[in-house]
Amino acid sequence: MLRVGLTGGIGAGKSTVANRLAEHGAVLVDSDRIAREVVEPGTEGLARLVEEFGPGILAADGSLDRPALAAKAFADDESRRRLNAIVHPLVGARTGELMAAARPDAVIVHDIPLLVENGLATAYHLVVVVDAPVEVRVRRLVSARGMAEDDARARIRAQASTEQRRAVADVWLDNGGAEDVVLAEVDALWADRLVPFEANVRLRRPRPPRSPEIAEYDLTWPAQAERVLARVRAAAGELGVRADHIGSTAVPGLPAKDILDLQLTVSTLDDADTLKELLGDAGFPRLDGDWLDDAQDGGGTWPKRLHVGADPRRAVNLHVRSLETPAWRLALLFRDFLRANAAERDDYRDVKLRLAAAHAADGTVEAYAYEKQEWVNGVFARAEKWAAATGWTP
Ligand SMILES: CC(C)(COP(=O)(O)OP(=O)(O)OC[C@H]1O[C@@H](n2cnc3c(N)ncnc32)[C@H](O)[C@@H]1O)[C@@H](O)C(=O)NCCC(=O)NCCS
Ligand SMILES: Nc1ncnc2c1ncn2[C@@H]1O[C@H](COP(=O)(O)OP(=O)(O)OP(=O)(O)O)[C@@H](O)[C@H]1O
Repeated sequence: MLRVGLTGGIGAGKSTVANRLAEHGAVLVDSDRIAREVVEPGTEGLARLVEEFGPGILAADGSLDRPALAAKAFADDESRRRLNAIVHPLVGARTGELMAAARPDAVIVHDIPLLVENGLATAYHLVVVVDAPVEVRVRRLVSARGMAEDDARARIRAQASTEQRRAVADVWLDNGGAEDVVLAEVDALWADRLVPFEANVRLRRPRPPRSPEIAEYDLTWPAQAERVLARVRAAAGELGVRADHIGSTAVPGLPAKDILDLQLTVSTLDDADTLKELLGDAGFPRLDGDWLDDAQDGGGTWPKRLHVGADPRRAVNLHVRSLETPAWRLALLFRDFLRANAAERDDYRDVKLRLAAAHAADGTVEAYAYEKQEWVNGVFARAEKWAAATGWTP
């Protein structure tokens, strides 16, 4: 099962995108619809709204007078908070029921306007944001939906900003143009990403290996890592001591393979094993088997707790390590040493590029990794000196 959170400001085109995904076979869970169901006549939700806002919010037939409540809710923040406090828990409970009832191989698309406002990004394997410029949205709402312009603008003011949505977006769909354009992107998203992602999560299959090509440093890597880390922290719960972005993509200015290395810190390796299934469910299946231990002289082996992202479009290696082990500490030290010492970073860059070119012919990742490790071992001594001199702590 894959959980996709689909959000965007009012009128951006969520329903348009959601309907297309449903045509492909996604299971839709629609928050606006659920929000109507939980306040239908005879429900506890409607009774509580009347208690809170008075009988003036009821129409002559006893149903909720939506425009009357909207006028209160979007005119003042306090009224909206009181409304949300009643409706959102009811919507949340019903949403949970619907999700739990979906088939194990479902791609669930949750159309949820207030994903960002309610801080829910980490509940999904992937967050998709649909966006269009405010003026375009207002025009569509007024002309196609017959909404009053003041109402449209008041709701936009009551919602998250474009920047806040950008921070949680794994996929950004620009719906400022013709519908065909965004629908073509949705078709590709379904086929190339959501379908294989779902199968990878269900079958605990890591994403297929990618070529070890080195890419220029990407300024969006830290933000991408932060989004994935937030999911990892949420999945690990209390067993996670901390989670960090490590490896080459964590060093500004360093070219790297486009794979985010993340380190989840746990107190004990038993905790790491307890997390195996939780991380698998969250989209990070564990690779099984024994691995060479870089930190052991003579090359011992141990069951390395390495999880790999299941998203076919975002390569992630998630190392689960216990607190204060040599490998745990070195990962953080190496990153911070390279961040603080531009000359060392540039030296590392040269080594990487030279080795990549040398091995491009035979194309084996193993040989590349081995030779790079030689250099890395050499740099550790200098990093330790730096740590001692600066009082560095992980
Ligand atoms: C105020 C109400 C009665 C107005 O009903 P109306 O039929 O005019 O609008 P509808 O429910 O179809 O919502 C349309 C859009 O308004 C925006 N919106 C609705 N509620 C909110 C809110 N509390 N905060 C910000 N935006 C909101 C969303 O973009 C939504 O897609 C209704 O929106 C409501 O009960 N809102 C509270 C529940 C809620 O937060 N729903 C949103 C998703 S859970
Ligand atoms: N690319 C587009 N070009 C023109 N009109 C569009 C486009 N995308 C959506 N629309 C129209 O704009 C209106 C809003 O779109 P839609 O209902 O998909 O948005 P929404 O984000 O689901 O809105 P809400 O937040 O109210 O649920 C609809 O009338 C829709 O038909």
